[in-house]
Amino acid sequence: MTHDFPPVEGGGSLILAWQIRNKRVLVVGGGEVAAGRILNVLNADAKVTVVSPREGLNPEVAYRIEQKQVDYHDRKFETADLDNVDMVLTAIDDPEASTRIWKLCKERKVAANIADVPPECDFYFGSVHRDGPLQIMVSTNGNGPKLASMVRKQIASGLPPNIGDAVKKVGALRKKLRKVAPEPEEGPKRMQWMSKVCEQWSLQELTDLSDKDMEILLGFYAPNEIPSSEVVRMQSRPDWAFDGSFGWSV
Ligand SMILES: C[C@@]1(CC(=O)O)C2=NC(=C\c3[nH]c(c(CCC(=O)O)c3CC(=O)O)Cc3[nH]c(c(CC(=O)O)c3CCC(=O)O)/C=C3\N/C(=C\2)[C@@H](CCC(=O)O)[C@]3(C)CC(=O)O)/[C@H]1CCC(=O)O
Ligand SMILES: NC(=O)c1ccc[n+]([C@@H]2O[C@H](COP(=O)([O-])OP(=O)(O)OC[C@H]3O[C@@H](n4cnc5c(N)ncnc54)[C@H](O)[C@@H]3O)[C@@H](O)[C@H]2O)c1
Repeated sequence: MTHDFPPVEGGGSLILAWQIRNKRVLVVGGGEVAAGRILNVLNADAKVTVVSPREGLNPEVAYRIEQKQVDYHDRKFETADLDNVDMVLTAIDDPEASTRIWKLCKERKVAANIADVPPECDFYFGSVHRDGPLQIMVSTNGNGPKLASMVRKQIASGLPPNIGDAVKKVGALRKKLRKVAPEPEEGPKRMQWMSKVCEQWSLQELTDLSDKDMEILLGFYAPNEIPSSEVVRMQSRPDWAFDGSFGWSV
């Protein structure tokens, strides 16, 4: 039987957006690598505990402790540190301790990343570009971390400068749309209308959406129409200087 389903291409990672907000992450170690890990999980709103002797602390880690951005224990790792944690990240210069912590994590079924020991990682970090709600992660699956960083920079340099703001506005519009049309049976219409707005409006037009513009735009949801941004602005800002180029697109 012939078909054109995508072929399976094993050997990759499952790239997900882990919702670690308000969950507890244990970071063992306080060097440069730990500093990067800490920032990654703080950016995802996790609650972070750092365990590391004070004398080995990197200035950035010391700063986060001093600012109370993380909880801190001035000592080496102890088994009880694993109580009630959702994720463990180690970045220590002691391979034996690393492997011991990894084994304890596996006994307890806690997800862990052991820096420097890829086989002892439930997940790898990747090179991440961030612009507001937009995150782009590049992984080379352990082949070349430096290359991951270079690819990430190249991708970022080709992005429109306002893409993060456009994503933010679309997020706000989708939230309002769900209030206008909350019923589950509206799902297909809601999704189709939202997709068309994203396709037919430019990133700049999306970025420029005000709350009032969104209200007017949402008025076109019931009749299932996609007005041009000029039409919306004419209604929401009557004093707006119109350049004469408006039109309808449905
Ligand atoms: C992406 C990034 C994210 C982050 O760490 O946040 C990250 N490493 C970064 C940088 C980096 N790391 C290293 C160098 C030196 C140059 C080089 O080796 O290339 C540079 C370059 C630099 O510092 O610029 C050394 C290194 N890394 C690993 C080992 C162990 C090994 O390979 O055995 C060794 C020692 C090798 C040795 O001893 O020779 C292992 C891992 N590093 C990963 C992620 C995971 C795979 C990601 C992937 O394959 O895509 C994985 C498997 C596990 C993990 O760490 O989760 C971050 C870039 C952030 C950014 O700048 O955007
Ligand atoms: N992305 C990566 O995977 C990557 C990149 C570069 C380096 N590394 C490796 O990651 C590890 C950490 O790198 P670094 O530059 O941050 O090292 P570092 O030497 O600057 O820091 C190690 C830290 O671990 C602390 N520490 C040591 N034993 C401890 C224990 N038992 N409990 C708690 N804290 C302990 C030290 O006090 C220090 O703060 C090294 O093994 C390094 O080779 C990994």
